[in-house]
Amino acid sequence: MSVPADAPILTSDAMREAEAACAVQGTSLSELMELAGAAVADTAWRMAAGAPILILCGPGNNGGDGYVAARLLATRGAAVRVAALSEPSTELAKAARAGWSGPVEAVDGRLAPAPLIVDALFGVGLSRPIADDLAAILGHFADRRILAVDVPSGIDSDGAADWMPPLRADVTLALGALKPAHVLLPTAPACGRVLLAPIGIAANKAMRTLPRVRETQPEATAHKFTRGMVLVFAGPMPGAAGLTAAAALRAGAGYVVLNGSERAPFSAIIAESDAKFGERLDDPRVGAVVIGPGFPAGDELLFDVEAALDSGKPLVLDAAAIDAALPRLSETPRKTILTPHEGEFARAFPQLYGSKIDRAKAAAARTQAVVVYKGADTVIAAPDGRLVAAWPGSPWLATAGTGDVLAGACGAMLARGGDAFDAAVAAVGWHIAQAARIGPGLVADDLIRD
Ligand SMILES: NC(=O)C1=CN([C@@H]2O[C@H](COP(=O)(O)OP(=O)(O)OC[C@H]3O[C@@H](n4cnc5c(N)ncnc54)[C@H](OP(=O)(O)O)[C@@H]3O)[C@@H](O)[C@H]2O)[C@H](O)CC1
Ligand SMILES: [K+]
Repeated sequence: MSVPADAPILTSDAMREAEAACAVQGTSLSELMELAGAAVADTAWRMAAGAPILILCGPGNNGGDGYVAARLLATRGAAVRVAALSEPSTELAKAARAGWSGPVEAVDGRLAPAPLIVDALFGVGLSRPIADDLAAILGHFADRRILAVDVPSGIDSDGAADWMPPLRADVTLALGALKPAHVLLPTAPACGRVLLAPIGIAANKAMRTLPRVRETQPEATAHKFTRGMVLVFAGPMPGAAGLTAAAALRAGAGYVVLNGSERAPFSAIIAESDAKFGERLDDPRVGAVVIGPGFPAGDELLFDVEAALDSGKPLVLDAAAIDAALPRLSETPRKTILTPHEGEFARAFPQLYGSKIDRAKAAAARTQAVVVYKGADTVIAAPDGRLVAAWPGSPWLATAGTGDVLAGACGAMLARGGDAFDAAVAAVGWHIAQAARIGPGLVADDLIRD
């Protein structure tokens, strides 16, 4: 499972707008379909490696892409067959169907499979789950290599409904842009390896996949305070805040203070068990404050969160600190990153609906904070509508303490100055890259060790 880095993600509505803009600029929809069909044909050609191909075509333009690909594959000499659910229903698909001169079989229980199945039944136009009888027929092809055109047929491309496709794809060829379903659970794993065919659409990149992580070297003139000073507030479970502080240091902060704890995992961390948090907040060198790791849910840290908010410092709020800060967050916009996991998000924003992307964007707009909505399909949303989806992340991160590490990395990136959204994206990228480096058997402590 993989997706291209830094690739645009568009909802079905945004996709139609992008198509319309193309038409205005002189590229007709039939030209777009020809480009889409050619990209499908190329990918199928490579996947089939000379073996026979069966293309399943639906009634709409997803099916149209399938007919175009069939024509181009036949011209290249591929052994290609076409089967259709019904007659095409759009003008574009009718024209594409007319260009295919071979036979069209029916999609029914008698349809013989082929080593490679191209799924061009439904794309972004699917409006309801696939009927059970069609799902049963498609189920017979599940052991073949599957290339899905745009999305595996049967999924809601916007990722709001959790319909699963009868055929899981080995490869999904996204057309023009990725769609939310390619990067959100539960559908993302059913897309297999996602490739992107640009087909000439000028896709807005406000929503995109995680960019490649770039190693940034400190400036030649750097000293510890210019690299950013992070203040971590330790709760009743100081081990968690210790991980946070160590992660801040490992992710590049020049100086880290762990307030409220006697012990820190690295001797370079200043652990202050007796110093007052409020006084430390007044330290002008503090570039970011992390609060929340190691606090159970409850009111216990309300007073300290209030003090952190009053300080006007850039903040990373995790776990219980999110609930404590919520009523005041949008009052005075400041650089703030919230890092809720699924349960914490549901507790803080129970009224939001739609896909995980929709909900993260709404939470960011409501709080005027950057929201890192954690999970295997982490999404990072900014109040201004920017969004990065971090699928597929690393499954090794599904273990205790990794959230505390991420909060520390967010603190380090935020303390450098600059944009809070960019800081959160860099922190998530760092977290995933560390996990990829360690791999099997990862425990959270490994993320902060050399
Ligand atoms: N993005 C681009 O620039 C291009 C994309 N292209 C391809 O076009 C599809 C989207 O095509 P569209 O025609 O809008 O929709 P679909 O082909 O996905 O499907 C619509 C038809 O399917 C019927 N439908 C919907 N749900 C079901 C269902 N559960 N069971 C049966 N039939 C269903 C729907 O009928 P209605 O009854 O809902 O009216 C339509 O007949 C995109 O994904 C790309 O593959 C083009 O190549 C151009 C460039
Ligand atoms: K499809």
